[in-house]
Amino acid sequence: MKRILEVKNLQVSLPTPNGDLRAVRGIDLHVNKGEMLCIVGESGCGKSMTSMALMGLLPKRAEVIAEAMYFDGMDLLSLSKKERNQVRGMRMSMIFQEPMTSLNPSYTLGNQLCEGIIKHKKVSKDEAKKRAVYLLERAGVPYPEKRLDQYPHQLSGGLRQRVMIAMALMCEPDLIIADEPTTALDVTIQAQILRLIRELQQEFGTAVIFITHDLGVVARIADRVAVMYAGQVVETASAKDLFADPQHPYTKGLLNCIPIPGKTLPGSHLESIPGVVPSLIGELKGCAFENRCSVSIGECCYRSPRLENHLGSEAHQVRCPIATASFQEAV
Ligand SMILES: Nc1ncnc2c1ncn2[C@@H]1O[C@H](COP(=O)(O)OP(=O)(O)OP(=O)(O)O)[C@@H](O)[C@H]1O
Repeated sequence: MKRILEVKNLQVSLPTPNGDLRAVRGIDLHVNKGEMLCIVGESGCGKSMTSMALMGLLPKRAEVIAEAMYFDGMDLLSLSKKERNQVRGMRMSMIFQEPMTSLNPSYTLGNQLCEGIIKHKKVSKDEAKKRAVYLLERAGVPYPEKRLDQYPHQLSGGLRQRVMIAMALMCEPDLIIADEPTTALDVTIQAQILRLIRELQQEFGTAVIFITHDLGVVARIADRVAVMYAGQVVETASAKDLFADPQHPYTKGLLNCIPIPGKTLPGSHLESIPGVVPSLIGELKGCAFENRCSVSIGECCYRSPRLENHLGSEAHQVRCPIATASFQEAV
């Protein structure tokens, strides 16, 4: 399958008064054309920093290093600022958690929807409006033509997120990064927006990196999953394999935190993972999950595990030698 994005050893650090905060610590990721990759992990594990680095949207004080960052064969690291802006405007787009932070309250929705496509694709105002109306309709916004003259505050949160989805699709991007796009919405609207993103992703063949802390969401929409912990990917697999055969103790812990239809009895308590994510300032010695892990052994304190193929398959990788070893013993 052709890859739209390929990232090797991505690292992001930010200076803080207490030292450098190493938010992303050597991530390898790829996204195939048209697929939905979910990045999942607890708050603070570096999901947003990863997405902002991929979009080239981190503040100047952040240091971003990578061995490779290819987008459709193009080396993003070697692009000028102008070229990077063009790629971001035309071929990659982003949907944020809270649409009000990315919509400008003083411009009409029509202006904001059409601005990018007029600038980057040089289409006429009328064509841009036509596409905006079409996409608003596809995104389930009622009275799409009327919306063009409205301002963001005139819409509900759910409708604003639908507008953001339409906006993300305006330039027919190859990749959309959606960072917790449903977290700020109530549960019924969340389900509708998830379904919408999945439908449009499949209809338009757009690759999506969907960032979430919720494995329940992952189960509904992902083709592949990367589980992040403390700035690293600890397990990556197809959604089917990850749910059927999770390997990393952290993934297993996350799975125990969600109700599974048919397995979780009504009234029973869901588990939680004890402890907290370690501080990301400076070096982390050994396995970052060691202090919360129920299967750790002495050497986990000082040996940093690598992401290894599970059962020889590149499609399922795990950063835990114990998980792999215990499996080998079992067979
Ligand atoms: N502007 C900033 N300055 C300093 N540290 C930051 C900044 N933004 C995030 N961080 C820190 O970087 C680390 C990674 O944060 P990030 O937002 O990427 O995590 P996340 O997994 O997306 O969490 P969440 O789900 O809560 O958004 C955290 O320790 C966070 O406190």
